[in-house]
Parts: sequence; C-alpha cells; structure tokens
Amino acid sequence: MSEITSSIPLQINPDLQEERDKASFNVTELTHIIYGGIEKTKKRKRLEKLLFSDPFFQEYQNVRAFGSRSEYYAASVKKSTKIFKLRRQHKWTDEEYETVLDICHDDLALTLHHTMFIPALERLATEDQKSKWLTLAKQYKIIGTYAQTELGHGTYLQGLETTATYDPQTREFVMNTPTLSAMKWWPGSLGKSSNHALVLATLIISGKKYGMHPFLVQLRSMDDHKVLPGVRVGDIGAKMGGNSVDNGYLILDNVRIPRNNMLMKNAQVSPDGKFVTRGPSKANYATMMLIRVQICTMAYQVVSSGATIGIRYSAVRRQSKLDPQDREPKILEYQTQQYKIFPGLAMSYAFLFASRSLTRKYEEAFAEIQRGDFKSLPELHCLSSGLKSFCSEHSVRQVEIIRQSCGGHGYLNAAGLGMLVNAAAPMITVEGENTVMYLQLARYILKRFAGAMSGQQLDGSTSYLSMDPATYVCPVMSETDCRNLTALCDIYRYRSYMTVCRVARQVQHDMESDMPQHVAINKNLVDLVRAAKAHSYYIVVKDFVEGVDALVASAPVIKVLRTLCCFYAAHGIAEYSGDFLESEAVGLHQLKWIKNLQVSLLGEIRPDAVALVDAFDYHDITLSSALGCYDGNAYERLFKSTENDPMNKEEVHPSYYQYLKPFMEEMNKSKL
Ligand SMILES: CCCCCCCCCCCCCCCCCCCCCC(=O)SCCNC(=O)CCNC(=O)[C@H](O)C(C)(C)COP(=O)(O)OP(=O)(O)OC[C@H]1O[C@@H](n2cnc3c(N)ncnc32)[C@H](O)[C@@H]1OP(=O)(O)O
Ligand SMILES: Cc1cc2nc3c(=O)[nH]c(=O)nc-3n(C[C@H](O)[C@H](O)[C@H](O)COP(=O)(O)OP(=O)(O)OC[C@H]3O[C@@H](n4cnc5c(N)ncnc54)[C@H](O)[C@@H]3O)c2cc1C
Repeated sequence: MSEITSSIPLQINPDLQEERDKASFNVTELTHIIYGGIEKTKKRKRLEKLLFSDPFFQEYQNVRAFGSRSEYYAASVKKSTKIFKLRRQHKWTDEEYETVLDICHDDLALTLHHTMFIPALERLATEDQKSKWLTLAKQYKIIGTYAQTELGHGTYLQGLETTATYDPQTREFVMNTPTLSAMKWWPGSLGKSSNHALVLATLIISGKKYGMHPFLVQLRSMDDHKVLPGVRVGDIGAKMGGNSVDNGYLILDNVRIPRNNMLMKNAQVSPDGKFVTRGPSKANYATMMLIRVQICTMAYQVVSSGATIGIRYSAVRRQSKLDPQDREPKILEYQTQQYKIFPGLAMSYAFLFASRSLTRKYEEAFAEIQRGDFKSLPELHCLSSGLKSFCSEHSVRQVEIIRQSCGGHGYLNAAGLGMLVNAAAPMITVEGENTVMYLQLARYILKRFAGAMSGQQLDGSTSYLSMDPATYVCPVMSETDCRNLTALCDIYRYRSYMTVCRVARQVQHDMESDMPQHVAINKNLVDLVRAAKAHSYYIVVKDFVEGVDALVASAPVIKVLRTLCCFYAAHGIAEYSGDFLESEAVGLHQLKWIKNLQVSLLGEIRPDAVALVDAFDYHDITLSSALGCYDGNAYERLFKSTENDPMNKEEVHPSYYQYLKPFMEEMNKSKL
C-alpha cells in the first residue's frame, strides 16, 4: 500500500504505446490533413506552447472543476483578458485568434464579444459606423454582446417586443422594454461583463412598425462599469453547463441613443425619419448564419474530443475475461465497446469534412453577398440550418454514449466527458432551436421539390430532387458492393428523395382536401423534420465521400479514411433501417449485408483506433480529462485529481463538528 502515490509516471502506458506501434498509417500526416497543412499544424503548436507555458492555464482547470460559480466566472474573465492581451501583443490574425480559441476549447466569459458582437458589427454596420465602433471593439475599448432573445421569444423573431422608437426632434431612438416578456434574456456576457450591447429591437417611426433592426446601446459606464440610468441588467442564474459565461437579462426604460447607433448597412432611418431598406429582408439575420456554420465545426471538435477520451481510456482499461486462459483484455477488445465508440470516431471525420465543405460554401457566398449579389442566400440559409441541427444533435448524443461507455469513471468530472456533454448541449438550442431550423430546411426542400416537379432544373444541394425515381435500382448487388462509397451515397440520396417526395405529396394532398395551408403543414411537421434530417444525412455522407475522394495523401491514410467513411455510412443505414426499408432505398438482403459489413468494419478499425484519435492532436490541457490523457496513465491522473478537491483539504471536515459528532453522541447516549 505504501507504494501507492499520486505521482504521474514519466513513461507512456505500455497498453497505449502498443496501440501506437501497430498503427497502419502515419499519424502526423493525418494531423496535417486535419489542420490544413504542415504550416498550420506548426503554427497551432507554437500557439499551444505559448499559451500553456503560463501556469494559469493549468490552474484554470482546477477552478473550473472545483471553484464556485463566481470564482469560475472570475477565472474565465481573467482567461479571456489574458488572451485578448496576448492577441494584441503578438498581433495575431483572426485565423490565429480562432486557433487559440479552439485550443482553449472552452466557453469563455467574453467569447461572445469575438464570436458575435464583432461579426455583427462587420455585417450590419455601414463603413462609417465600422470605422468607429468596429475599431473600438477590435481594440477592446468597448466589450459587447448580441442581445436578441427575449424572455417571451427566442425562435420567433417577428414576435420580439423590445422597441426602438425614433424621435425626429432629438434625432434619437428611445429604447424600451414594454413588458416582462420583452426583457432580453439569455445573451452571453450580458449579465456582468459587457459595457455595450447590440440590441435587436422593433423599429417604430411615427407609430408604424418596420421590423427587427440592430441598435448599439451602452449599458455600463466606461469609468467604473456602473449600470447607466434606465438600464437594468444582471445574470440569469446557474445553467447545466457553460457556467463561466454570464448569460444575462436586460431591461431598458426610455434609454435614448443617437440616430447613428442604429446599424444601418441594410436599412436606414434619415434624420427626418424616413425609412429606406437595401437588400433582402433577412439581411439582418446574417450573423446568425455565420454562427450556425461555426456550430458544425464546434460539433466536430466536441465529438472528436469525446472519441479521443473514450478510445484512449478503453485502450488502457482492462476488465473481465474474454479468453479464460489469458489476462483481462482491454475493454476496447469487446465488440460492444467498439460499437459504442467507433460511431463517434467515424462521425468526427464525417463532421470534419462536412463542416469544411460548409465553411467553404459560406465563404464563397459571403464574398458574393459583400458584392451585393444575394442569389446564394436561400441555399446557404437552408444548408446551414440543416447541418447545424444535424451536427449538434448527433455529436451531443454520441458523446453521451461515449461517456456511458467509460463506466463509473465516465461520470466523474475529472473524466471531462460530463462537462463536455453539458457544455455542448446548448448547440442544439442556440442560433435557432434544431426542430425549428430543420423546418426552415424542409420548407426550402418542399419548394425546390415543387420546382423540380414543374420541370425546373435544380442546382446546389437539392439538385438530386430532379431525379427520376423510376430509374433507381439499389446499387448494392452483393456483399462486396457494400464497400462501394458511391453506392452507399446513392442509397442515402434515394432515401432522402423518397422521404421528401412522400411528405410533399401528403402536404399537397391535405391542401387539396381543403385544409388551410398552416393546418396541412402542422399535420405533417414530424415528417417534414424527418425529410430535413434525411437530406442532411445525405449531405454529410456525400461531403465525407467527396472529401476522401479528393484527398491527396498516402495510400494508408486514404485506406483508413475510406474504411471509416464506409463504416459511417453503413452504421447510419443500420441505425435508421426502418426509414431505408420504407423508402425502398435498400431491400432486406442489402440491409443484412450492410449490417454484417458494419460489424466486420469494427474489427478493421480497431487496430488504428488510437492512432485515429491521436491525429486530432489535442493537448492534454485542451482535453482536460484524466481518462483521455496522451500518456494513458488514467488511474494515476484520476488519483492525482483528488489532490485539488477542496473536500480533501482537512482530514476531518467541519461538518463533522457541526452535525455528525453531535448526532453520533446523541445516538450513543440513546437507549432506543
Ligand atoms: C473535455 C473538455 C473539452 C471541452 C470542449 C468544449 C468544446 C466546445 C463546446 C462548445 C459548445 C458551446 C456551445 C455553446 C453556445 C455558444 C454560444 C453561441 C451563442 C448563441 C447566440 C444566440 O443564440 S443568438 C440568437 C439566435 N437566435 C436565433 O437563431 C433565432 C432563430 N430564429 C430565426 O432565425 C427566425 O425566426 C426563423 C426561424 C429563421 C424564421 O424567420 P422569419 O419568421 O423571419 O422568417 P420565415 O420563417 O417566415 O421565412 C421567411 C423567408 O425568410 C427566409 N429566411 C429566414 N431566415 C433567413 C436567413 N437567415 N437568411 C436567409 N433567408 C432566411 C426563409 O427561408 C423564408 O424564405 P421563403 O419565403 O423564400 O420561403
Ligand atoms: C447557452 C445559451 C446561450 C445563448 N446565447 C444567446 C445570445 O448570446 N444572444 C441571444 O440573443 N440569445 C442567446 N440564446 C438564446 C437562444 O438563441 C434561444 O434560446 C434559441 O434561439 C431558442 O429559442 P427559444 O428559447 O425561444 O426556444 P422555443 O422557441 O421556446 O423552443 C421551445 C420548443 O418549442 C418548439 N417550437 C418553437 N417554435 C416552433 C415552430 N415554429 N415550429 C415547431 N416547433 C416550435 C421548439 O422546437 C422547442 O421544442 C442563448 C441560449 C442558450 C441556451
């Protein structure tokens, strides 16, 4: 017993080393592919070294695990400001700064300033306004948030109640929160951190409403951070996760702001109160679309972090017996364990390629929009709405499965998985609740389908809706065909086509039976969401297949990625087999073959599993998990983590003297 210490061995756990030694491909090569080239990997490593040479970043983990909410928030503000200062000091580009946020892998107190406030100014302000406000924001001379959601409305933006009434006498807007349900509720960094907010409010001129527009409102004094007159602001309380962020409430009572504080890129109010609009009516929704695209990348980071922890731990944890003559096996040997974790591994690579493709499309469309060409906007809105929902839903679910696969230790904060699930869970809700966003996609698909039916030639992600279903024959004719990625992709495409076709016909039929349109739509909402999910699944599989096909890499890397891609597609068909059978994208024979393939691929992925997560190259501090550390010394790290637990500070806890001791004394004296 005396040999048991909490020191961490210097060497890599031999069970993990053994895995690394048998990898079939070069891990560094794959890392470069993941991060976009050797130079980017090197840059990331340099930034990582710079950040983590500061002991604060290690100490921060302890506050996160054991601190009170207030301490955690304070540490997070410290971390945010440290990063801001480093950014100025090292003159990081936006890309380098994004990399730093990825390395930090945490929801920081002031992140919203960078992720929403600045992008909103970039997208919604005129050049003159940018030269003033954007410059101040980029120099951190003002700290801002994006205040859109209200207590009564988050989804339905047309229902927002905050008002901005123009007063032509003083050339000011008067900002008001007319009801309880109109108070802003949820914006990140609003409660305690921000001194400015971009408030989304209904514009009123001479009693007439002109829809939702952005207004820059100062909330706190720039001298002492005190709340300004007419403003009431505070924190909305502890949440399931992300408690480093002060999501806040805001009540405005006749707060006057200059006319120029309305961000006027997309619509202007002249000094004498004339309203003029430019571009499409949804131009003010631009910031939300950007974040939806980014959520897909976050979903990749979430699921790849979870897979790293689950696979490394499963390679060092030994339990029970497989061969009665042999030692206890690594739990990774159990087929059921592989079945719980490898879908998350394959999903990581699927989401890597899908988010990359979506980001590229977003950047192309954004460049067009900047030139005043809005033609790609509807397609991008719907693609980003669908993929945001799909990637967030699947990643959060998969990481929870991985957490469960780590047994009891997965339930500890030190495992990092519970925190990861709770931190990631809001991805499902923020920037448009998933069901609502799937329905935005469904609405677009229905319109495109109707277009295809009337002979329109479609392009973009829905071009397949022009297909002639009569020509479809399941491309899998034998068990070996199941490994053909194009064939698997075709199966997804046809399943999506049939799911869309069925619900479109049903809606049409209901409307032709004299049902009002809104009733017909509501009667079919479940199937509409199903169609949007089927379409999104097809897009993700297609992006994965095309991404791997386009890769310039060594044969072993291509081989292992093709195996993962095949597994991802086969697993989806097996998991949603009812839908695939119902749409007749596959028959019973094909389903049986695909299910067999799925199981046999587990064994093929197994030898490379550790190498495939090593390629994500997450730093131990980024991962923040005793179970998933690179050296595999999980038990030592778990034991070490108890040293920081405030519960272990004293040998006898004060509660003993206060409660337990008197209780025990009473019990001992008692005659009963
Ligand atoms: C191990 C440890 C490791 C740790 C690792 C840790 C790893 C890291 C973990 C990290 C995880 C952390 C995550 C935490 C969160 C992060 C913070 C995020 C901040 C979140 C900020 C927010 O949350 S901020 C508020 C967002 N709030 C919305 O998102 C409202 C949704 N609600 C709407 O967005 C509209 O309400 C909605 C529905 C469109 C209807 O809008 P509406 O009613 O006006 O319009 P209609 O439906 O009538 O549609 C009319 C026509 O407009 C078209 N259209 C609509 N939108 C359009 C658009 N954008 N562009 C073009 N077109 C558009 C549509 O397609 C129709 O087109 P058509 O007519 O041709 O059919
Ligand atoms: C951690 C976190 C951070 C956030 N940060 C910000 C921020 O910085 N700034 C900001 O402005 N907001 C922020 N929000 C708010 C967020 O954007 C909203 O919560 C989100 O848009 C969902 O809106 P809601 O809460 O009104 O959900 P609701 O719309 O009330 O959703 C409740 C249920 O109603 C259903 N529903 C609603 N409408 C429809 C419909 N038309 N059809 C079918 N079903 C429907 C939904 O599917 C869901 O099941 C944040 C929220 C969270 C959780």
